[in-house]
This record gives sequence, C-alpha cells and structure tokens, in this order.
Amino acid sequence: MTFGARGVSVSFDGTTALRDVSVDVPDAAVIAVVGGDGAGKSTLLRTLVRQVAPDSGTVDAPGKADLGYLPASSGSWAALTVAQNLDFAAGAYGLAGAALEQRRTELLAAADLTAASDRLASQLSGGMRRKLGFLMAIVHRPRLVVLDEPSTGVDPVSRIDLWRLISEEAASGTAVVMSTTYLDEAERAGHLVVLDAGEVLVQGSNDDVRASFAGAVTRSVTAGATPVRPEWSWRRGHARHEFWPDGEPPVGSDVVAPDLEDIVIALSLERRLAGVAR
Ligand SMILES: Nc1ncnc2c1ncn2[C@@H]1O[C@H](COP(=O)(O)OP(=O)(O)OP(=O)(O)O)[C@@H](O)[C@H]1O
Repeated sequence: MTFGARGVSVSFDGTTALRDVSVDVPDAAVIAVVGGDGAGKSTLLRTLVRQVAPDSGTVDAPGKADLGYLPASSGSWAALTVAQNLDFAAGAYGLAGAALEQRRTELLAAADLTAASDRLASQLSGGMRRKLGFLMAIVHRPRLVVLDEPSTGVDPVSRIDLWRLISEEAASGTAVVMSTTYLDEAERAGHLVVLDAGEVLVQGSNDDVRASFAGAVTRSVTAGATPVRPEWSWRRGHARHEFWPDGEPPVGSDVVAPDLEDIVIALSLERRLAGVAR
C-alpha cells in the first residue's frame, strides 16, 4: 500500500502554501520532507492527516485508527506523567487492560523512558518529550505515521535515539513521513522531498537527487573573500560555496562534489533567481 498526496494545492487567505504537490509514502519507508521556513512542510503533513483540506488534488491516507501524528508542538500534555500521557493516547484508540499494559511497557523500554514513567511531561528534557510524543503517535500501531519536525530542538544524542525508534517503526512495516530541518537526518531517510515556497524542488532517493543535480558548485578558499556573484553563493564553514547552474565555472575554480546541503541551497537559489542574469 502506498499512501500520499497527489497534485495537492493548498492556500490560506490567498497565500499559496502548497502548489501541485505529489508525494508517495510506501509501507516500510521513511520519507523526509525538507525545506526552509514557510516552505510548506507542516501544511503537507497536516494535509496528510486531514487537518487541512486541499483546494485541489487528493490525499490517500488511512482512517484515524491507522494514522499516527506528532504535531510540531510537543504532542504530549505537560500536566500528565509519561505513563498517563501514553495511556491517554492509547485510550483514544480503545487500547486498555493487559494489552495496554504490555504495549506501554514495551514502548517505554524501547525509548529508554521506563525510569521516567512517573515523571510529569513538563519535567522532561526536550528530547525525552519528543520521544514521548513519538510513542503516543505510534501506540496504536498505525499504518501511517506523520511526524512534524520530531527532532527539532533535540540534543544530538537524543536525536540518534529518536532516529533509531523511527527506523525501527518503519522496519516493522509502517509508512513514515517526517519533516526535518536537519539534512544529515534527511539523508538517512532514504527518500527525500525538497519543498521550496510550496513547490517540490526535487524528490527521490539520495542517489536520484544527486544524479538529477545539474550545474557546478565551487568553493572559495579564502575566508570572507568576496564571491564573484554574491546572490549565487552561501557560507559553508569557513569557506563560501558558489553555484553555477550552467555547469561552467571560471577556469581554475575549485570545483567541489556537492553534498545534500549544497544541492538543496543551490536548487532553492536557482528557483528564486530564475530569470536573473547569471
Ligand atoms: N493556518 C494558516 N493560516 C494562514 N497561513 C498559513 C497557515 N498555515 C501555514 N500558512 C502559510 O503557509 C505557508 C507554509 O507554511 P508551513 O507552516 O506549511 O511551512 P513550513 O515549511 O512548515 O515552515 P516552518 O518550518 O517555518 O514551520 C507559509 O507562508 C505560512 O505562513
């Protein structure tokens, strides 16, 4: 089964949030949706969980009983304990008694939250709270899980933990779609959807995205050196990278193999600067 969005457009009061977006989310896959602020990531996810109705296009998603959602906000209740939060979420799907007990024990252990089960959610670290939100989204064993920036604001160690939980969930057959601002995380997802201003810039496997990237990226070695075309360049560490859409940088340039971050930035610049003299 493949869930997803087909030709979906959404606008809010005349502002286009998504334009003709199509994304497939097959069983057992993790699809990472990336893009800058306001790119349309949350709107796409909210459309998949039917919180937003598309103006046009269609959404293929299971019914509520088979759908899990972690919103961009915490996803848990601050005044409840970890165990109470899980029980509350499970109760909404009719999970109770011994089955609930078993599922709670299993999930808390997997997320390393057993010792924290009686702590109020308000007393958890940001990473623990996101893990709890994730557990609440999967407690009823949904077929499609939608996660809105599950790891934003989470420390690097907890991010690894969270990523392990997400991968394990997909490995068990669940279709997972998640938004992230971390491109290293997106690279691990296997399948990327890059959004910019509500449109899909590029999507596919890491290899597809790299293979479809045309143009050249060069690196200026002198920190702070003025690039030839400032609007086509960005900072990477102590250097600046510059994009040449026609693939023909000046002779003698230091051409680099672009990584995913370069590709996403270069494609966004190309879209925005289309028509500007190169
Ligand atoms: N409920 C809403 N009412 C009006 N405009 C909205 C609403 N939700 C989103 N938008 C607009 O739609 C566009 C896409 O927003 P969205 O939140 O989907 O982007 P995003 O990629 O998730 O960004 P961020 O990472 O900053 O949350 C933005 O221009 C935003 O201002």
